[in-house]
Amino acid sequence: MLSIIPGNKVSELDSSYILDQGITSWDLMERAAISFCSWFKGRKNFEDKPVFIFSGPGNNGGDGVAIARILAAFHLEVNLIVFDAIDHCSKDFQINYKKLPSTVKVFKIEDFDFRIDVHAVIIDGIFGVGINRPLEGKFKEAIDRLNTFDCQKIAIDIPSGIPADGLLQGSAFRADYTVTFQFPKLSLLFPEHGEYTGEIFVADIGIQDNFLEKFASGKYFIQQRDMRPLHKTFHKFSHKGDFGKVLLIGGSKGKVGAMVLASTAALRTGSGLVHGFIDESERIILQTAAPEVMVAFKEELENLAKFDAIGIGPGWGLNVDLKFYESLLKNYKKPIVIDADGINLLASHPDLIQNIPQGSILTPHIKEFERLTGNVSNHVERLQKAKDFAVEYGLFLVLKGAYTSISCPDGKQFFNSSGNQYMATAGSGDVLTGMITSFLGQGYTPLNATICGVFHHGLAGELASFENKRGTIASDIIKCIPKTYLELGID
Ligand SMILES: NC(=O)C1=CN([C@@H]2O[C@H](COP(=O)(O)OP(=O)(O)OC[C@H]3O[C@@H](n4cnc5c(N)ncnc54)[C@H](OP(=O)(O)O)[C@@H]3O)[C@@H](O)[C@H]2O)[C@@H](O)CC1
Ligand SMILES: [K+]
Repeated sequence: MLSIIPGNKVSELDSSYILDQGITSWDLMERAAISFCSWFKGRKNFEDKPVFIFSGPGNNGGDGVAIARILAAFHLEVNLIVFDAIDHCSKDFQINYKKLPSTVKVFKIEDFDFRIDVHAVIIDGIFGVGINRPLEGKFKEAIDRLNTFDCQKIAIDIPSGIPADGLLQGSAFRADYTVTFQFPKLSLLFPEHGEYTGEIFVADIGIQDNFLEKFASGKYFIQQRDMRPLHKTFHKFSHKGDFGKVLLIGGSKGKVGAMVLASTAALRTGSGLVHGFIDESERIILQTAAPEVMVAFKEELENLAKFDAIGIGPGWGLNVDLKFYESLLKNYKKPIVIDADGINLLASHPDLIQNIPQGSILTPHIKEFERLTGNVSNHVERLQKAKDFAVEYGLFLVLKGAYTSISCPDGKQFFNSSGNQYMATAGSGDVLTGMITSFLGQGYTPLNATICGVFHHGLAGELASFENKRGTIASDIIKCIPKTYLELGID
C-alpha cells in the first residue's frame, strides 16, 4: 500500500532513491515533469490553451521549468514567470532553465503584467514541500492575485503556501487540481485545505512502495489497486454459511429505516444471512422493506457466538437498556462494529468503553467522534486524538468524511481515496456499518474488513452519484455495491 511520507523526509527519500537507482536528482525531476505533463495531456479541458507557469526558487519551481519545456514541445503557448535571480535558484532549476527552448516566454515577476486570459491555464510551481514559513511579500501578492482569476488552475505537488503535514497559515494558491508526486502529502487530506487542493491526482514517478515504506511514518493511502489482494475468494461449493451470518442491532421506533439500509447493505456486500434485532413495534416494517433479512428475537441473542459478526447502532436511539448493551459487549468475544447511537451511548457512558471486545470497529462521523473524545480545533489534533484512542483501547476508529481515516490499535493510519461529496446524505453511514459488518462476517480480519468496507462504500457512492449527483440517496449507494465488485474485477 502507498505510504504517505512526511514532508521533512522527502529530501532524504529523494537522495536515498537516486543513490539506490544510480540516477541524478535532475532525472527524478524529469520523471516528475513527464508524469505531470502526461496527466495534463490526458485532460481534454486543457487542450491548446495558453499556459502560465509560476516558478519559485526551489525544486517545485524546477519542476515548473521542466514542465514549461515539455509543454512547449507539444506546441502549446507557454509563459514562465520566475521570482528570483536564476543563479539563486536550486541546482536542478538552473539546469532546466538552460534547457528552455526560445519559444517559452520568460518574465520576472516584477515585470509581469498579469494579463491572463480566462481560457488560459495557470500552473503553480511556486513552493512545494519545502515551504517553511507563511507566504509574504512578492509570493503572497502574486498568489493572492492569481486566486482572483477565473481560469483553470493546477498546483504542482501541493498548492503553494500549504505545509506538507501541517495547517495553512495565511494565503495559499487555490487550485482546481493538484497533481502530487508519488504519494499524497498528508495535509492535502485535511478538510481545512479542501478549498485549496481541488481534485487530487497522484502522479507516479517510479518510486516503488517498498522503497517509500522505509521513510514512512505509519500513514497509508488506500487505492483501488490495493483491493484485490485484500479480498477472500469463494468457490462454487461455498454455501451461505461461508459468507457469514451477521446480526445488526438498532432500529428504535421511527428509526427502522437505518436498519433497513444497514441490513440490505450487508446482504449486497455478500453476507449469507442477515438478522436484525429491532424494536418489536417495527418488525413488520423491516420484514416488508427487506424480506431477505431475518428478524431476531431476544431469546436468540442468548447465544451470540452463533453470529459471525455483529453491528450495533443504526437508528438505535438513546433510550437503550444499558445493561443489555453492556452484556452484549461483554459476552460477544469477537470484534463488533459500533456506529451512530452505539457511539453516542459510549460517549455518555464512557465506563462502557472498557467492555468493547479488542479489535472492534467504531465508525463515528466528526460530531460523534468529538462527543466521544472531546472537542478539537483542527484536523491535525483530530487525527492525533483518533490515533491515541485507537491505541489506548485496542480498537479501530473510522473517522468518516472526505478521505475517511482508519486509526488502528498499532498506531497506523489509513486514508481512503474513494467517495465524493454526494455521499453526505442521510443513511450513508448506516450503509457503511452494514458493509463493514458483512466483511467481518465473511471472515475478513478487522483491518481488512474496515479497509474493504470504506473503499467499496466510497466506490459505490461514486458509481451512484455518476447519474444522480446531488440527488444521490443511501439506497442508490446500496444498489451500486454489486457494481463495485465488477469494477474491481472481484468475483
Ligand atoms: N523527492 C521527491 O519526491 C521529488 C520532489 N520534487 C519537487 O521538489 C519539491 C520540493 O523542493 P524543495 O525542497 O526545493 O522545496 P520548495 O518547496 O521548492 O521550496 C524551497 C525553497 O523555498 C524557500 N522558501 C520556503 N518557504 C518560503 C517562503 N514562505 N517564502 C519564501 N521562500 C521560501 C526555501 O529557501 P529558504 O528561504 O528557506 O532558504 C527554498 O529555496 C517538491 O514539492 C516537488 O515539487 C520533484 O522535483 C522530484 C521528486
Ligand atoms: K506548488
